[in-house]
Amino acid sequence: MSLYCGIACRRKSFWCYRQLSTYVTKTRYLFELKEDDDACKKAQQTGAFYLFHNLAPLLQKSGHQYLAPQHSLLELERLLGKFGQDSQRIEDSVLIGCSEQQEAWFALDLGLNSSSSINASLQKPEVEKELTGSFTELRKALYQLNVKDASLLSTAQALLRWHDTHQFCSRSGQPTKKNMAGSKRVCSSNQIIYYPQMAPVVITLVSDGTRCLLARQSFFPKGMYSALAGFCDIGESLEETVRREVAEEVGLEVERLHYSASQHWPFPNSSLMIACHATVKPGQTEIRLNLRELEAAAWFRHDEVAIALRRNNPYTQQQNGAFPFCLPPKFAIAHQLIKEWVEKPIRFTLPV
Ligand SMILES: NC(=O)C1=CN([C@@H]2O[C@H](COP(=O)(O)OP(=O)(O)OC[C@H]3O[C@@H](n4cnc5c(N)ncnc54)[C@H](OP(=O)(O)O)[C@@H]3O)[C@@H](O)[C@H]2O)C=CC1
Ligand SMILES: [Mg+2]
Repeated sequence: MSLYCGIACRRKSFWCYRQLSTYVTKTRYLFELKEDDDACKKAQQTGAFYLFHNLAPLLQKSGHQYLAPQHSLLELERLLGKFGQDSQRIEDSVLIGCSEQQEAWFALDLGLNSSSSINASLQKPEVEKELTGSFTELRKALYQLNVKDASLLSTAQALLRWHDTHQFCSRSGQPTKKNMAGSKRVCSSNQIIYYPQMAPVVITLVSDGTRCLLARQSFFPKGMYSALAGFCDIGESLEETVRREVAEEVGLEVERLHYSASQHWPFPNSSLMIACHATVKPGQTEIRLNLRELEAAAWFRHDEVAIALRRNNPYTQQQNGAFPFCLPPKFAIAHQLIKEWVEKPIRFTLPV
């Protein structure tokens, strides 16, 4: 990492990158690509593209892992040409990041209807054959990707989905047009700007001092339990959402809470998961389950949770037909929250 000089000078519309840290340089470069359509188009020339089909990323299997292949602009133009498509479609791509060497990364969906090109979407099997990969549901593939690809593809899917569902202005009903990077859409008739949105969700690991409370919804893999999660209602603070969700779902009142970490989560739309630890009042631990929200909830001892964290093959049926108690996969913030509880005592700071 180079020295940070503290002088962020602007030359014309460009930042002077000399002597800034790699991170700052990268961040300023991405900022410029979002602001300047010409710079973004230029970045596509040397950039790398991740391909999707109806929001499923193109992946290649390598042993037990999935790899997300990148394609150059030239390869993409060749592919589109081969399937009788014009390269105008590339304007649907969205900027999702860049390397430390400032190679910009884009995502493009070949299956969704294009807003830039009149051509029909590309047929999945033909494209898969041509690219020697398969368009795989992200939810299924997420845990067999490395952390960098999982995070990049989650961002890409969320952004592609947002553009697909925000093609018209909710005020005028007229089409909206994306900027080159895909960081916003503008209504052609009234210039209203729409920015991609995330819904805030709190995820709380409730503890009574020695045990933690985990719950499951009916659609979870069999045997899997997780921390309590819930969308923030409009007007609520984080603390109010934690208090309401725990009361709604398991009928308990939390006493103190401690912020842990956050994570972007692309399913089912796009959420900002805000993870917290909380405690209940001593002696007030009787669960009153809300069956409209949860299938089951229970208190788990420290040693039970520690064993489940170490389990190598979760979600697999045992010989007696039962599914072992297991926890969300490593990439999910719920897993990190539970791991944190197992590994170190939590400092509780904020009264709710
Ligand atoms: N990354 C992680 O580790 C984890 C992530 N999660 C994520 O957290 C999210 C919330 O958890 P969940 O327990 O389901 O939430 P809630 O307990 O809030 O219940 C979900 C219900 O709330 C309603 N709802 C209210 N606001 C919204 C909104 N903005 N978007 C969608 N539905 C809303 C919906 O009801 P209706 O359908 O009746 O309208 C929905 O079915 C989920 O999307 C889940 O994927 C959960 C656990 C772990
Ligand atoms: Mg919930």
